[in-house]
Amino acid sequence: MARDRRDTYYWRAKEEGYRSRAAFKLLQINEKFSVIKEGDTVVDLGAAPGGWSEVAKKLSGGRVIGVDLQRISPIEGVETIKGDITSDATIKKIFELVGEGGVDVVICDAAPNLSGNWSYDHARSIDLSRSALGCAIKILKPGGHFVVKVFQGDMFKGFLEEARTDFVHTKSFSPVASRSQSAEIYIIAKKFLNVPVKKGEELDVEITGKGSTGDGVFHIQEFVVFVKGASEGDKVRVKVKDVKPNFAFADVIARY
Ligand SMILES: C[S@@+](CC[C@H](N)C(=O)[O-])C[C@H]1O[C@@H](n2cnc3c(N)ncnc32)[C@H](O)[C@@H]1O
Repeated sequence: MARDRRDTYYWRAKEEGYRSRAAFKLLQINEKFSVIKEGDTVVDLGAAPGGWSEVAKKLSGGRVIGVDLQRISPIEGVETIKGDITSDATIKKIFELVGEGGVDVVICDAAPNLSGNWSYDHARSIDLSRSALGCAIKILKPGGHFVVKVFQGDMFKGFLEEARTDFVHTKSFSPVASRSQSAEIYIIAKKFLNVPVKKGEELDVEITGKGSTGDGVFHIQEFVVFVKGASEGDKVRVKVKDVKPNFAFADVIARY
C-alpha cells in the first residue's frame, strides 16, 4: 500500500511537471489551509530540488525565493540563494533580497541528512525548524503565514508552543502525500503577530484606563492589553494569556 502511494505521487510529479513529489504535500497543505494566495511573495527554505518553489510560483504568480545548501537548478521566475538556513549570513542575504517590506509567506521543507539515530535526527530537525521560525519572524509581514516541516519526537510539542506565541492560529497537519513515508509532520502557522507582547509573558505594569470589556487596560505603543479584574491606577504584575493582532488579554498575578 505504502509503496503504491509513493509511486502514485512520484508518477504524478512526472506527469504534471514537478521536480519532486514533495510538491503535492504543499498543494495539499494549501488546499486545506489557503496559505499562499495570488500575488504573495514567498520564501522557500530548504527548497532543493525545487518542487515547493514551483508550486509556490504557480499559486502566487508573485516573487518566490528558494534557499538551500544545494544549488537549485533554475526555475522560471524563482530567485535562488545557496546557503545554510541556520547561519546568520544566509538570513542576512535573504533579508537583503526581501527588503524592509517583508514577505507574505515563509515555507520550510528542510530536512537534515538522516543518520538513522532517531533522537539525534529529531533534535537536528527541531534545530532546522527553529532556524526557519527565527527567519520567518525576521522577514514576515504582520499577518503573514508560515509552514514548517518537523520530524515528530519528544521536542515537537515544545516547538509547537514556541511557534504558537508568534501567530494567531497554529495547527499541525500531515498531508496524505507524506503519510506513508515518515514521521514528518507540518506546522501551519497563520497570521504572524508582529506585536509587542507574547503569550505567557509576565510584565509589571500600571493600569491606565478602562477598556470596552470593563476590564483595566494598559498600552504598549498603540497596542492595548485588557487585564481582567484590574482598575485604573493599579500597579500589578500580569501574565499575558492570549494575543490577537491588535490587542491582548492578561490576568493579574501579583499586586504591589
Ligand atoms: C526534502 S528536501 C526539500 C524538497 C523540496 N521541498 C521540494 O519540493 O523539492 C530537504 C532539503 O533541505 C535542505 N537542507 C537541509 N539542511 C539545510 C540547511 N541547514 N540549510 C539549507 N537547506 C537545508 C537539503 O539540502 C534538501 O535539499
